Amino acid sequence: MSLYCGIAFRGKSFCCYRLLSTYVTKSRYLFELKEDDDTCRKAQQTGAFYLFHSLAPLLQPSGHQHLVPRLNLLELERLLGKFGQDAQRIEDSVLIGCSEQHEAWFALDLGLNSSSSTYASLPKSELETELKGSFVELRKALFQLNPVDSSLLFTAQSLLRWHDGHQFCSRSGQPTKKNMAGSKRVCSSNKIIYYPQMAPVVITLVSDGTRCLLARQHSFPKGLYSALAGFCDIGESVEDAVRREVAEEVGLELERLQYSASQHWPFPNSSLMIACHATVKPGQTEIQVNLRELEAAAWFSYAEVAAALKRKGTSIQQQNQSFPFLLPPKLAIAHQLIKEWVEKHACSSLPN
Ligand SMILES: NC(=O)C1=CN([C@@H]2O[C@H](COP(=O)(O)OP(=O)(O)OC[C@H]3O[C@@H](n4cnc5c(N)ncnc54)[C@H](O)[C@@H]3O)[C@@H](O)[C@H]2O)C=CC1
Ligand SMILES: [Mg+2]
Repeated sequence: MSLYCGIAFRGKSFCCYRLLSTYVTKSRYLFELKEDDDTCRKAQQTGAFYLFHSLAPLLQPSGHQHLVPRLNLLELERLLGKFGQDAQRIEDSVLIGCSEQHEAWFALDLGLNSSSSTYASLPKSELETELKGSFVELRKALFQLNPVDSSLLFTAQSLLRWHDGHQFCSRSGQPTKKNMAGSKRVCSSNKIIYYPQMAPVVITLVSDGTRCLLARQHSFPKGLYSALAGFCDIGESVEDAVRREVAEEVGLELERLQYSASQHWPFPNSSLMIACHATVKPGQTEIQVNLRELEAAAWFSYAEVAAALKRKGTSIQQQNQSFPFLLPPKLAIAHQLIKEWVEKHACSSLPN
């Protein structure tokens, strides 16, 4: 889909007509849906709805994968009707994206009670029977979701959680009301606007040139090692946060820092993960683990990390290596950082 649009260059009075790309028209349409309640309400007529129950998405198992079912408006109205609720409840849904053909996608949680809505939580097992699926904890479904579905469900869960936790104004104590898209909430008494937020988190793969540093927290699944991560403090730049976190957690000083990529991560609350590669100062590689934050940290060789990357599954039970360990799932940006490091190392060790 594309459209022609007049664009004024640098305030000059002439217009230049050009074809807008599909991506641009989609972005503008999403902006419109967030800004205009009527447009958003209209988009629900032809939209698709992803269902959640107490923040767990509805999934249907299919072999080793999970499928993510969607309902259209009519199907959703019928479902609500069966459980004695009217279509008004659909106004609790939040906009999570749209297709290139401008089919809007929404998420609705049928297990959460909303202060602004009189609707009670619907019974989980009866819903599951009716919908021929299960509401699965998102963390548990991580390994069975494709990247597109997981990204959409991450957004949906984060937005639903944010609305659930921001039903009252922190200044007046009065209820807040969401707009149709769910891109903001407004206090009914003082008109303060609240927008969904993400906490910035830095995640760093530290290398000494030949090895990389991986660590585990007490809360990690057995055998799992990952890159160092930490929340940015107020007032810090990304560079400051990376240097501080590495010093705090493993007692090392960094020499070089390079940004790699970023990712939205919904667990346990919405974070913006900012991923970097870093190297330590030469000869300064002695780790001093901060046991209040980490259970263990160690240097791992290229061969060890490359072997761990090839390992499949989520359990180390069957492994018989001298130091078996697991790496984060493919969807996690930590996995991407580790993979990049292995690939770079493999290239640099090739004979000329
Ligand atoms: N997607 C990925 O690849 C990965 C994501 N992560 C995520 O990164 C996040 C941060 O990593 P940690 O090592 O736990 O952080 P951390 O090293 O900053 O330690 C967590 C502690 O920081 C404090 N803290 C400061 N600001 C906070 C905030 N806004 N929210 C919660 N706690 C705050 C709390 O005392 C908390 O116990 C985790 O939530 C984790 O889920 C971690 C590793 C990999
Ligand atoms: Mg940490």
